[in-house]
Order: sequence, then structure tokens, then C-alpha cells
Amino acid sequence: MRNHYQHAEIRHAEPTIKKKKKTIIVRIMQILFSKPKKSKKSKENYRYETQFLTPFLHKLSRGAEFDNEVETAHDVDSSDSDVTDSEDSEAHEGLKEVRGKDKKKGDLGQKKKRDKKEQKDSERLKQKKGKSKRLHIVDVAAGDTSEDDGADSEDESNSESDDESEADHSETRSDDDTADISSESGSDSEPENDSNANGNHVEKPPAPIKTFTEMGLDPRLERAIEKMDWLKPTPIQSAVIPAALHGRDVLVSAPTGSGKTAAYAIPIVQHICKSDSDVNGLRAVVLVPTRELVHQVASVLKGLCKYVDGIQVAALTGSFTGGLEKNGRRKKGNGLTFGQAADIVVGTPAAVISGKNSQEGTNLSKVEFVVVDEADLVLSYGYENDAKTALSRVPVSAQSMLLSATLEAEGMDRFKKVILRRPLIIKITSDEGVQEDDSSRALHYYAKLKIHRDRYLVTYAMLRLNVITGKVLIFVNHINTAFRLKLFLDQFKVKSAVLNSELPVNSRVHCVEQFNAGVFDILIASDESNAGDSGKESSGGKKETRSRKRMRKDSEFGLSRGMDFRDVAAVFNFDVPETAASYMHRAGRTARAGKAGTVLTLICNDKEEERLKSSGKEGGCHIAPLAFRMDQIEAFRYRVEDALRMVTDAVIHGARLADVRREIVNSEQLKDYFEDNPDDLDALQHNLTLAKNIPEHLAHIPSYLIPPALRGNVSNEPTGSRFRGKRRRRVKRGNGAGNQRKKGDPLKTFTTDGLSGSARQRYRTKHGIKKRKGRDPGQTMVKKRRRR
Ligand SMILES: Nc1ncnc2c1ncn2[C@@H]1O[C@H](COP(=O)(O)OP(=O)(O)OP(=O)(O)O)[C@@H](O)[C@H]1O
Repeated sequence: MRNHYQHAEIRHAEPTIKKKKKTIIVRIMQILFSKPKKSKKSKENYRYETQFLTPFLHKLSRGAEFDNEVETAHDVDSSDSDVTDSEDSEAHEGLKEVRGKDKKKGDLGQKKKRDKKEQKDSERLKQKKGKSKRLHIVDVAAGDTSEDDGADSEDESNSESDDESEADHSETRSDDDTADISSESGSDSEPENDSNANGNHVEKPPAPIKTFTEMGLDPRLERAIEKMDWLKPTPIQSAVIPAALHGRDVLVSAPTGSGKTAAYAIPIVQHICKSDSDVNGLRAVVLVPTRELVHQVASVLKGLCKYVDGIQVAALTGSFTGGLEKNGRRKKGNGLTFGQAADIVVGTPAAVISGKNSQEGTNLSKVEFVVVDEADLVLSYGYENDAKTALSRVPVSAQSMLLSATLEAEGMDRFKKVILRRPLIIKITSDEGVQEDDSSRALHYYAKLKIHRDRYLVTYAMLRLNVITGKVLIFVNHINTAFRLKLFLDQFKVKSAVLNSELPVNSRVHCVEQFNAGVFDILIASDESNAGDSGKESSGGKKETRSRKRMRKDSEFGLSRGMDFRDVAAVFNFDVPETAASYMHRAGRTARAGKAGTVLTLICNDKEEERLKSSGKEGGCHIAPLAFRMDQIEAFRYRVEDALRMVTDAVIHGARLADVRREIVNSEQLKDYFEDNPDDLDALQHNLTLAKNIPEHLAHIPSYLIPPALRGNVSNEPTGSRFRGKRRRRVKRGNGAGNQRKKGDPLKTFTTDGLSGSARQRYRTKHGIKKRKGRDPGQTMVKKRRRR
């Protein structure tokens, strides 16, 4: 299906084909904006396509209209009936038609061939659809609501019959004494009742429930769910939540972005809501592998507890204070320590067992609910010992849940036997069939380049020429590459932020929040976990200097795992991920919660191509080649080379050091500030320009250099940031934070220290710091703190 886009290339327009161009654009508009015919699903597709996917692919495919030589061999013709609920197919059809018109008219032989092909393809599409439905049913124990979500071409009665068949299929019993999730249909092999040592009387697990209201949740929890705009449970939630509410231990495997967090967070909150409120002590513990995830999961739990008084959520990250601990603060007068004062604790295994947050470590002896998220990683080498220790402190009676995108990891088998008691195994696979129609809607591409430096040229074209629009997450394998890329983009006034393990956790979390809030659009993430990044500058036998110590990496850092980057239009693998798991986790940062997204990987040699293909195969997704016409962007090569020449190793080293220093200062100085203003996302900027002495001519693009297909999209304004007055004004109104923001251009209120003037003013007022003439107020603040 997607092969069509292989041939999408950027090409120059020729005056003689202007007319054709018009027809093509009209046709493309028809495809993109025509109303879907049948189903709700189509409507959703339509929205996702126009919102995220279209701008990218549309621009890429524009070149095709000027290309008379483009092959049609891979084009998919499809009849109307086949394409009503598949925007891809529509696009194929439309663009195929466009191309078809480029061919000589009246060629009857060719037409016949095309008709035949059309018929074949439509049959193939039908078969594929049928196959993916079967896969839905077979692969989801406990019934696959995803089919309703996905195809939506089914009517209500159909979905009821699905339920029945789902129930049938869900009776698969795992070797390791797992219970089935069958239900009304009556399971023949499972005992009717079971008894959880929690005291819960466990009956046959219920069938999946497709609305939150039918789940019998506490009204306060229901209200919080509504507040989060979660209208109905995702497939994994509708299977997992009822089972967990019935007291069953659950082992969950579902693709990235399918809503696993809420699948365990809702039962935890419900469990605490309905049980004895006088119980003093920690009730639930959630183990996650990274500090970023600690923050994220705690935020979800906090959101769910919004209307329930007295439930305390603590995030154990060691040093993070960005407002989270406010919710997990000590209960006054009860004499309990930090972790123990909370009802729910989220932490990395190391943080949970360490005494950092209390004198004796977190007391887990009264825990009734234990969850291991990203279990394959938490229970793997590196975390294993800490996880073992933490879990050994949890009473055996506790209800347990293990969740992961994959259950095949080493050690999982061993652990699940220890942790889980007769668990239900609930699984949504991500085979091709399921992905085609299901919530996981990323389109995967790769572009093969001749030399490594072409990566920069293509990145330049993608970002500076606005081929990719919307939020872009760029993954690199090394910290140095991240800074090289950032400094390179700085030369063109393309604003971006770098996220890496050397930065303090406060800054990292705040940076992700800003990205999610749309403060800036381009985030370069160094995914060092899989690349064995030695950091070069930070390693070596030499004695560590103070600055080197500052640059040490955080072993509990991870961006590709579990992070909920919102509305990411495209994931851009500047470097090829080392493993299949890494590829899938990176790709999983886009196309989340049923939305669409694009993954583009740049490769330079056969070895990388092989690695990428095997990753795709293992992850069950088709990665299609994107025939990127390098000659169309060749004119920019000299600029790219110029910019790269300026980004020397010494410059990178300096920028890296400066960035860490600045973020550490910001992070420490602003701890108090963020505790009091947790929602002030604008207070710090993480995408400040690091490059110095930027030559003006590089940032400006004369129009004659821009490929005609992209003219009109390229402006000479700085790109990559949405930090505009309108948004700031809205933020101001929302939190009523004084009138300072009204004054002047908001962009100008930011200083090189990365702290906005208004935020600085508030900080000064709070700490009674007077503004001194002739001195940098940012420095005053820093010095004052140091003196204390
Ligand atoms: N019922 C729902 N309806 C709509 N959106 C939802 C629902 N449940 C969760 N989401 C949203 O889906 C997104 C992904 O959820 P979540 O982070 O839990 O996925 P995940 O399966 O844990 O992914 P990963 O494996 O990458 O960690 C989040 O932005 C979340 O707010």
C-alpha cells in the first residue's frame, strides 16, 4: 500500500505542465478533504491524516506531479468500495490517478492492464482487511475491542458477536498456570473462584468492558477520567481494567502508545477509593525504569486522584522537585517519612529501595498493589537486583501487574513466576495485520543516502524547507551527535532543544513538558541507552574534573522508553537504532493513542539497511524506501558544508559543557520557583541558540534555491519554535500570574540565562532580592543562592 510513496520525490516544475499541476492539486485536495463515507473510523483517519500525516507526505509527494518518468508499477489502484475507510488507499488511488493522467491517453492496452491490476489490488486489500480482523480476535485474550476502534465498519450487532468470539479465543491458557480471561461463555477448565491473598474474592474474570461508565468506577475517578478527555477505554484498558478490578494479577503486553499506564493507574486509584480510608501507609507501588517515566506516571496518577481528597502520590526520583512532590508531601503530624506518607509511590527500583527519601527506605510492608511498568527493562540486567530487592519487600499477598510492549525479554519468565499469582495474560500483538487498521498508525520509511554527511543535508531539507511540519522528535545515538546537529541547525536559525542524560532531571522533565505543550517543535533526543555512548568527553582514565563530574550521565535516563511525547508528527532516526526493540520504542513516540505519525530513518550503507529491515521484521512493521531526490536539494550542499565546518569538535565540547552548566544552574536556582509555579512552562527555554557568530547569509534562503514544489512553505523567519505572544497571553490569563507579561514582546523578555524576565521578577519578589543597577539580574540571583 505504502509503496506509492517510494516514488514521491521533490522535482522542479516545468511551465508546460502547469495545467496538469492544477488538476493534480484539485484531485489531491479532493482526496484529502473529501468526507469519509461510512464509518467513524474513517472520520478519525481523516482527521489524523489532515492533522499530522498529510502535511509531510503531501509535500513529499508533490514532486511526483512534475515527474513524467515516475514508475507506476507500485501504484495501487483501488476501487471506491475498498477505500472508504482507508485514507492511505484513497491517497494511493488519487495519486495513482494523477500519475495515470500523465501517461498517454488512449492507450487501451495499458488501461486494460490497469483495470486488471485494479481488480487484483482491490481483492488483495479486501483479503488483508479480513486477515487483520482475524488477527485482532485471535491475538487479544479477553476480547479485542480494538477491532471496534479500528475498522468501525462493523455495526453494533457485529461488535456483539465479536465479543462472543473474543471470549472464545480468550480461553487460551498459558503454560505457566495462567488463568484464562473467558467469561460469560463459561470457561470449562478454570476454577470458578480463586482467592487473592489480599482478601479479595476472585471470581471468573469479566469480559472486556467498552465504556468507563460500565466499569463501576468511583464517581470521583470517573470525573477525573472525563477531565482527561478519555471518552472510552482503549482496547487494552477495556480488557485489563475489569480483570484488575476483580483482583486478578495481570501480565499485559501491548504496543507502544496503547494506553497501558491508565490500564493499571485506574485500578490502583479505584482500589484505594473503595477500600478503608483509615489505612495508614503505602498502598501501591509502581516501578518504572527511568526518572522521566516516574514523573510521567505520577502525573497520570495525580490526574486520576484530582477529585479524591487525601490520596497522596509520591514520585521518587531522588532529586526532582518540579511540583510533583507537592502531591506526595509529608502528612503533617503523623510522623511518617516521605515515601510512607504517600498512598501511592512511583519510582525507579533504585529510588524505591534507597533511603534517599526516608531514613529507612520506603516501607513497602503494607503495599496491596504492585505494578512493574516496562517490565522487560525493569526486570533486566542493570535494574534486576534493585527490582528484586524492592519486590521482595512487598507482601506476597499484593495484587501484581506486569506491563511491557514485549514479553520476550530475558528474565521475564523467571520473574513473572515469582511476582504473579495465576495471572491473566492479556496481549495485543503488533503484527502487520493489526497495525494496518489499528491504533498503531505510524508509516515507516527509510531513505538511503550515499555518505554520512548527507544526513545533515537531508535533515536541513526536512526541517528548514518545512518538508516535515508539526512536532518532530529526532533520535541520535550519541550526545556529541545531538550537539553537532543542534549547533548545525542553529546556523540556519532552526530552533531545537537537546535532551540527554547529562542534564539534571528537573531540566529534562521540564523540557519534555514544554515540548508536549507546544512551546517548541524540534527535540533532539540522544538515545544513548542502546548505543553504549561513552560520551567521549566524559569518559577516559583521567581524574574527573568538576565539569566532567557535572557531565556524568544519569543511568536512569531514557527517552525512547515509555515517554508520552504528545502529538509528535514525525520521528526522525538521524542514526539507525542498534536493536529492533530500540527501533520500535523510538517509533512508538509517534502515532500514540490512535493518532497517525511518520517514522523516517536515514541509512548510509548496506549494513544499516539490513539492521533496519530486520528491526522492521521483528517489530512487525513494513519499512518502505523513500526515494529522496538528492539532486533537488544539491544546491544547499555548500551551505550545509559551510555550517558543518563551523561545528568543530571543540565547539561541540564547549556547547555541551555550557549547556550542562546552564541547566544545572537553572535547575538548582529554580527548584523553589517551580514548586510554587509548577505550570509555568514558559519560565525556562531549553531551545536557546548555542552556536556563536552565526553568519546571516546561512539563515536566509533565496527563493531561486528552493525547489518549486516547496516554494510558499519556506519562510526566512526562525523556525522550530511556537513561542509566540498569543500563547503566552493565554497562559497568563489561565494562571492569573500578574500583569508583567502584557508588557513588551514576550520573546524579548527572555535573556541568555534562559529565564524569562517576568519569571525572574517573580523569583526576586519571592526571595526579596533587589534589582541592582548595572548588574545582570540572573547573576544576582545565582550569587545570592550561592552565598546561602
Ligand atoms: N482511554 C483513552 N482515551 C484517549 N487517550 C488515552 C486513553 N488512555 C490513554 N490515552 C492517552 O494515550 C497516550 C499513550 O498512553 P500511555 O503512555 O499510557 O501508552 P503506553 O501503552 O504506556 O505506551 P508506551 O509503551 O510507549 O509506554 C497518552 O497520551 C494518554 O493520555
